[in-house]
Amino acid sequence: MTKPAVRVAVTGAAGQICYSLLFRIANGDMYGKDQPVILQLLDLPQAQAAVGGVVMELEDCAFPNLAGVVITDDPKVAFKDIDAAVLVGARPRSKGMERADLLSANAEIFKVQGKALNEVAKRDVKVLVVGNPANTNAYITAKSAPDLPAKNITAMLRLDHNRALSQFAAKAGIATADIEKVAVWGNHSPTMYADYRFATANGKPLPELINDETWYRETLLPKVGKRGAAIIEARGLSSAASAANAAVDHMHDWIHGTDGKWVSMGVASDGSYGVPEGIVFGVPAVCSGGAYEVVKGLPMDDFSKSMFDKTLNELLEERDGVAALLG
Ligand SMILES: NC(=O)C1=CN([C@@H]2O[C@H](COP(=O)(O)OP(=O)(O)OC[C@H]3O[C@@H](n4cnc5c(N)ncnc54)[C@H](O)[C@@H]3O)[C@@H](O)[C@H]2O)C=CC1
Ligand SMILES: O=C([O-])CC(=O)C(=O)O
Repeated sequence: MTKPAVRVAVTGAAGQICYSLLFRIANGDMYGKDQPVILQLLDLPQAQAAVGGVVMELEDCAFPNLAGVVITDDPKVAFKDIDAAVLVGARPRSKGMERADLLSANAEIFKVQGKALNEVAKRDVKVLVVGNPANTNAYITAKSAPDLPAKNITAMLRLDHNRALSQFAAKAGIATADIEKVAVWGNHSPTMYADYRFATANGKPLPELINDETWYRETLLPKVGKRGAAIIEARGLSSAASAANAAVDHMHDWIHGTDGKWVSMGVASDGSYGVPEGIVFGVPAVCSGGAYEVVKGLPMDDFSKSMFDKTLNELLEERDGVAALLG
């Protein structure tokens, strides 16, 4: 028997990330091949015709599990009764900008959308914020949706996680699937901290396998931190297909579980690791039964503490920068 359809809202539907993301969701990569999905697509009034074109292409794929599509410029229509939302719609940065420079341009969007989620989404909706600066936009969304559990509003650190996995695998001459227990802490920004201290590859400690701490500190960390800027430099546009892929990975794992494996997610802090409650911070997490658990009690050494504090301080500054908007 066919399952009842789930409703997934996606914002920024006419944009470049969605040109990949919508097709992945409709193909079953997020919820599974046996799960019908209704897409509820939000974009600005001036982008409605372009969304219509994307929907024509979705139709032309004849996806067996695409059970319906809603197109709207009204967040309350897009978020009505949804099971999940991927909030992509926001301005991307261009060459020379940092993601935090987008705060003033994008913060208001997430206040409005948080309020709409609060009013009309299912109470157990799973929300992933992709639009930059993703952590602080997720913080704004959660603060604007006080009736929804803050733990259900997350930010995307998975692209950083996947970028780190690829670089570690290439350096060690192994497959990404061989690696477990990488953690990306903090902000989706150049300050993020891709921590390999606990990582293993086929049961062996990854730092021992790589055996090059200088490479880790001086090449890997800046490379992953500045990867978004390198892509903008090369493509003239920010990453899109890899961002869509990371969004699918994040939601897929949250919905279906990770079999005990660690993934990195930006989640509202419960105060662990000394991160003030509510700050949306990248942490290692394990998912099962449609929920995630933060991996707790990991020790910090001097280097990791300094990396951790740097990215936390940046997020505290971003939080202070949006206090007036939320006040
Ligand atoms: N968290 C992450 O790892 C990543 C985040 N991003 C961010 O994702 C965002 C989207 O990137 P792209 O798709 O490349 O941008 P894009 O400019 O191609 O598309 C953005 C879309 O959002 C729409 N939009 C703007 N305001 C909106 C609103 N209030 N409601 C609904 N839709 C709205 C625009 O009309 C446009 O169609 C950017 O902020 C970008 O920086 C990009 C890559 C990775
Ligand atoms: O760098 C950007 O502006 C887009 C992004 O977040 C990424 O590629 O990580």
